[in-house]
Amino acid sequence: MSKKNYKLEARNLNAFYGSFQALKDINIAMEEKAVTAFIGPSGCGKSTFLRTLNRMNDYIDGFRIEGDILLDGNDIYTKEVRVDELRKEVGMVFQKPNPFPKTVFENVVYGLKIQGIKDKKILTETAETSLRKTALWDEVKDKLDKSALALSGGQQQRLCIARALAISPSVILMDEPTSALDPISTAKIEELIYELKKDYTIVIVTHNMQQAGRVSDQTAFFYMGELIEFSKTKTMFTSPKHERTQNYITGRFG
Ligand SMILES: Nc1ncnc2c1ncn2[C@@H]1O[C@H](COP(=O)(O)OP(=O)(O)OP(=O)(O)O)[C@@H](O)[C@H]1O
Repeated sequence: MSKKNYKLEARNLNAFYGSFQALKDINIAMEEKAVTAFIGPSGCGKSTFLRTLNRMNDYIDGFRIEGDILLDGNDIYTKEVRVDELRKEVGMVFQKPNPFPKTVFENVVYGLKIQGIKDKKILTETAETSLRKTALWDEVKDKLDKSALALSGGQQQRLCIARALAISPSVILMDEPTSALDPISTAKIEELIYELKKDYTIVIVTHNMQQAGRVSDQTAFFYMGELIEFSKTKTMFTSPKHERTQNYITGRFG
């Protein structure tokens, strides 16, 4: 039993694509209602690890893990766990905004409709609440029946976050959510992450050191499949313990 209740934990986690080992003995515990950033050079395993947290890698042929991932202390890889239920709890936002070719409204309520919810009042209320949470409501309230694809890239990404929030997750995984966005849209998403952590546990993969510094409470530095260092973001950026971390965050490689 851990002394503290962590939201997400990996214990002795190894991950493989066929015979290639992408993650090596990862041990980490992430706090609830905090932002954890994953940083590290390309190919070090950040996305692989992020995707193990809601079993997104299950789709990949030849992928397997050893060890445990715990959500609220419960192993998410046991037979009893229903992956669709898990993904309601652990939502995901991707690098490129990926709204469906449907209206703004239909995008936000998509997950609810999949669950069989048809009550118009519930759908309308959830759409508004979710869009308000992502500070998008005022921008789209008159465009709810217009195609989501007509929104700007930054609006589309906030719509995708609203879509994830509509099904009431407790964790949101974000895989480089701003890498396809301009600086103003990026700033809006960063502000949003700051707001959302009051209610949600957020894990974000980012290549942008300044972003990690701005938005996260804790940072994990990965290198060639290993977790080299995990600490409070301020500590990591001011006094990293390992030389590799120091070299990476100061831009000497990566
Ligand atoms: N579907 C896959 N099949 C085989 N190998 C893969 C697959 N996806 C990733 N890998 C390999 O696993 C390793 C980790 O990849 P991953 O995408 O997790 O790294 P990353 O740190 O997120 O990189 P980036 O910052 O470039 O997105 C890499 O060597 C990559 O080539």
